[in-house]
Amino acid sequence: MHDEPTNAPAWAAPRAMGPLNAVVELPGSKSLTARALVLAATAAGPSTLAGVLRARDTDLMIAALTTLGARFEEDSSPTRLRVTPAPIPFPVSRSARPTSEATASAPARIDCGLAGTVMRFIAPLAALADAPVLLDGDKAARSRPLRPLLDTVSALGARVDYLAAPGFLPVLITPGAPDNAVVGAGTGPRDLAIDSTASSQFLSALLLAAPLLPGGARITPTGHVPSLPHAAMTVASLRERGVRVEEPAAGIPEGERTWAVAPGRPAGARITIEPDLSNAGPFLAAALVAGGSVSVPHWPARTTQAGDAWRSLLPRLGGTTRLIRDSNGAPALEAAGTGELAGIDADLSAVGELAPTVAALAVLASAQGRASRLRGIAHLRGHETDRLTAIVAEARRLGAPARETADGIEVGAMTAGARLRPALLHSYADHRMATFAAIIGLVVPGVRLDDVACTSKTLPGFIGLWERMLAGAPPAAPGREAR
Ligand SMILES: O=C(O)C1=C[C@@H](OP(=O)(O)O)[C@@H](O)[C@H](O)C1
Ligand SMILES: C=C(OP(=O)(O)O)C(=O)O
Repeated sequence: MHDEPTNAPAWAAPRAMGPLNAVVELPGSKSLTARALVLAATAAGPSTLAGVLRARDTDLMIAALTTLGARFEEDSSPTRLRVTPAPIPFPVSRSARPTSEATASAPARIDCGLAGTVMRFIAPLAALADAPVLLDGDKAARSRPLRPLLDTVSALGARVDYLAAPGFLPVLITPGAPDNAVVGAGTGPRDLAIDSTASSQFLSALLLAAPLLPGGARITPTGHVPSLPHAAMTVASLRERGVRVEEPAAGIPEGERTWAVAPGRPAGARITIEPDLSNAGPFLAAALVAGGSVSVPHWPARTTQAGDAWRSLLPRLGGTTRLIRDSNGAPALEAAGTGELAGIDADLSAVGELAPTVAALAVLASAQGRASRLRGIAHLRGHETDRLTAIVAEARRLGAPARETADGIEVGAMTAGARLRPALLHSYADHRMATFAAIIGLVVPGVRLDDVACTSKTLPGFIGLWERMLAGAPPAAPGREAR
């Protein structure tokens, strides 16, 4: 269940040999796929999902939901799935049960890997199972925050036993007795208060489970919710499947905002998942760093994805962006640049998962004499790794004057004539720290990365896509079928 560091040789990040002119077609959004899988698995009827991301995080989600009793079948391609929902209570006593007598009382086990979406979205669902569920994950997953969510899971009537450190994986969730259980309890909506300051995924997890509670739920985060577009994405995904959700009215202060979800299983649906706009970031950023242009087809006209913010962020970093029609007539986002970068002062609270890519551009801007400040991202300390510490450590390894602040990082301007130096960078098992290194390696000679394989968390085809972008070859279409 625990990934150990690989012994694979370091990856030499390829240099850009000149301005780029590339079209990069990306597979489906991790976040939209996670929601689509959960909602299909808990729906009232079957669903068909197209454009599904097949990566470590989403395959772990499929495995987790299979343990809960849903069925996933590939339909002509790995990215098209037919989903048969699970009965509720989730029949984990029948699925994934041990066969030997010695382990006959062992709980069903769910491997969360390093996926925040799996550990958070599955935890409240485990309270709706017919038997105990043990959640565990990678070593690094064992320090990702979970406690506020699991306190709410116990408030729902389940028993929560921490098997190592309190508040962290591994954890055993034992659903309440039928007369006290989530499934059979009360008729009115459950009032659930939760401290969501560490992750928006706590709120999203409760929103996804809420329609399965007999009276629905009213969920009130007690503080700031970072990555708010991700909560909006969850609400939009629920509504798309007929679930009634009331969002807090504009102007209500943080801590008093309530999301109300009506009871009733989501409808089965045919869904096509948008490409992953967060993963588009490093490719679009490459155009700013190497010069030239990179475009990402199938950019949605309207979306709840945090990555849509590239349209406004990249111009602040020295590039340009525009929505175009590509040669196939598909809408695309094109980013262009000259290699000249601007420093940025930005509050990235709403789009924290974009921060490592912004930070890579900030490090390169530092070598051009420009300083940057990224704010509002204290919650990145609980991501795949402590990203603030990781970014600062790797920036300094390259020779850039970076430091952590209470809620972000600052990268000072390097003195005129100073250059970033060759370095073996560390990924910390974090896919976005791996792409941080790849971006910098486009123009800094001798950048190597200890573990590029961790990009498989959300983009297993990363190396091929990156190399094809640099070669200017026509795009491969990993996981995007005709739409
Ligand atoms: O719900 C989601 O799909 C996500 C929410 C965000 O988490 P945080 O709120 O923990 O930043 C984001 O950073 C993560 O990559 C995906
Ligand atoms: C924070 C991230 O992932 P997770 O869904 O594991 O929280 C991320 O992908 O940047």
